[in-house]
Amino acid sequence: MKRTNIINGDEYHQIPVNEDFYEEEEESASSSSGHAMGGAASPSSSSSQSNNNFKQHELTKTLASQNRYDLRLFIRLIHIIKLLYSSPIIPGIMVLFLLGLAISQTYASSLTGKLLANVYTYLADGDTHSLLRSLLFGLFSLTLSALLDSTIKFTVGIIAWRWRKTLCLTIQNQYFDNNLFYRIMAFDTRIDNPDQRITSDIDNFTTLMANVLSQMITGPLVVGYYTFLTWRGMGWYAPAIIYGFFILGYIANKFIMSPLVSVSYLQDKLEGDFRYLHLRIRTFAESIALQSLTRDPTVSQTMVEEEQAKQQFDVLLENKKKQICWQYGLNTTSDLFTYLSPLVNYLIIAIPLFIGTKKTIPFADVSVFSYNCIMLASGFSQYINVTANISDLSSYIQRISTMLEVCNQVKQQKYEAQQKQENDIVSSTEVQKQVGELKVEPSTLEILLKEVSYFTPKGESLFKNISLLIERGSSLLIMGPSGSGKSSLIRIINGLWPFFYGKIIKPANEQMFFLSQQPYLIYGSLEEQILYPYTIASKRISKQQMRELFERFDLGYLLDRERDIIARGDLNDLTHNWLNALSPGEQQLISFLRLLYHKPVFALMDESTSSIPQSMEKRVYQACKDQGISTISVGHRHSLTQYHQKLLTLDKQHNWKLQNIDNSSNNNDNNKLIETDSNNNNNNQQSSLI
Ligand SMILES: Nc1ncnc2c1ncn2[C@@H]1O[C@H](COP(=O)(O)OP(=O)(O)OP(=O)(O)O)[C@@H](O)[C@H]1O
Repeated sequence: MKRTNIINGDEYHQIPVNEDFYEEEEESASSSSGHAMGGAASPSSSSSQSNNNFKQHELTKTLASQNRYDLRLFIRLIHIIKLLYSSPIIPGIMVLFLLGLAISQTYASSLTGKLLANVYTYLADGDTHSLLRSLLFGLFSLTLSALLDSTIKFTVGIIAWRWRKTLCLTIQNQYFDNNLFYRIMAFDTRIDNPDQRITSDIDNFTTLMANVLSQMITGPLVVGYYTFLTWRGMGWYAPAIIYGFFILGYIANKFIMSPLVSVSYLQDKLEGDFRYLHLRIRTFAESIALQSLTRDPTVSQTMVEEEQAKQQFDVLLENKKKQICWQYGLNTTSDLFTYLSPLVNYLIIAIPLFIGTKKTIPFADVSVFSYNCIMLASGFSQYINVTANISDLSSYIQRISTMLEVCNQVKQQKYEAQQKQENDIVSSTEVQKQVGELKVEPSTLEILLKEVSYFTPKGESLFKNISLLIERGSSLLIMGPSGSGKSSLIRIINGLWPFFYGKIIKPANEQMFFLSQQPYLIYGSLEEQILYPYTIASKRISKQQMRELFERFDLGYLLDRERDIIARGDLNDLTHNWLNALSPGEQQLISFLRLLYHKPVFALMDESTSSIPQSMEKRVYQACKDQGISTISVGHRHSLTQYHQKLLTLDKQHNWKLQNIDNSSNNNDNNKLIETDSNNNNNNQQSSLI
């Protein structure tokens, strides 16, 4: 965290912001297409994301220089391996098992070498009896090799499965801990497409890594064993030449690997961005289709989304082309060394003839020597293949490591901020003024804001010195023009945004409930919608209770619909599509039923009645009142004033005004407003009273 000046010349001149925010702003703009939320999905942020998606040419250079085949990559790999072996017994046993299989396979393959030598000799001698015996022996050794080979592949699959489980759960645990996913998506700019990292990147990484591990285990065994055999059969020069040949191959590959790692890393990111663009089209299919209907058919222009998809796909294809070219270079060097190795082998076998130490080499020796050389070369080829895999692997290592690192850092930042708050509060009342303190007091049944000044995540000041007390049984309406900061205040109160100074005291979390304009419906039955954020594993609602609840807002027909779905056995509809199958008004009413079921002391509602008619709005607020739920509402409708006792008005000039609403008149238009408190920016008057 660094502290950045955001307002000149007053006491709020510093606010903690993400250190990398400004430095990475340009990059983040392009890379943040995966940040679905962008501060509770602000429309402005999403449009800037899409515009910036196409600046990826410049981004290529930045990312290419950041992600290379170097020591940092190696350190990151070690860190991931430590995680994979955090509970080492089972994975350790599996690696030992793999080692045992690799030793057995090396031994079985050496039997095949002997078999070949014998078969050549018996064929030359015409010894059919011995030949038959050798063939039977071959049947045994080759079957054993085949079985060992498939068992190795099976073990590799299981190791990959276990690693995926460990890594995915580790990241997911952090990601869901304390709403970290929100902080990463809303305020942090370093992680593009976190969903892709958790789902496909981890899967690809663990599968590839397990294969590399198997090659790394079998490679040294084969190399060690056949080094010994070639040395014994032909002398020191034979393994030395093969070693030199493959070291040359490794160096050639290394030169191509480094740029390929960067290109592959970028490719994964671009694939994620492209997929995200299509995901947005899926999510907003109806709005996009409706907008496209309004276009003038005489103006020939492709759809904006199509145009964006094309542009993004162009960038992706261009990088893919680069990746294919570098891959071609890498494959060429790998294949050259693999294909040339038999020639090198025969050259090695023929060296005694060239230097005159031998006149002939017996046929059986040739077959044994060449088999041993080929096996030694194949041991090295495994390393060369590993280097080819490492380019893909490195890209996944970078993506998974950044995810782990950012999760840790964001978590740590929160922890440090908390620590700092505690220390500051104890050490100095002066500092206390400059640090936001969000205190959950389980014993309290009121929400208190004391001289709260708050900001956007970008550090823009919204309002200063707001003081408020909302007691149990009272209610507050927050009004003001769009973008003035109403929702932001709700985010500050519920703790999603830490960008404030002053003091907020609120009751325990279970006493507070939040309703947004776009309700969140989970995959699940209607009962599960109501129980959310609890599950049916912890609570159940009887059928009669459900009926009574739904009838409160005339929604009983939804229960009938669900019954029909169950009767049809169409479980798929039941489990996943309530969000698409309900109108926005129905969705908002369901979230109110959820609220009534949970009966918190306070309900924070952000335009949560915007899609329901005023007559129903009245019933909803009456139901809250009957249940003793105090409402803090954000809204634009004047009709809302009649359901609240206090009105906080915010304006674009950052002035705020707190008024009591006198609802004694029956006529809603005649509600009197009595000002109790305000902050006018022009005279910078500060609130004095709660
Ligand atoms: N994640 C974010 N990062 C930076 N700025 C943001 C973010 N979210 C909101 N803002 C900005 O903060 C300001 C206040 O936004 P807020 O959502 O609180 O407005 P609002 O009064 O609730 O508007 P509306 O009535 O349209 O919902 C706006 O200028 C908005 O652009």
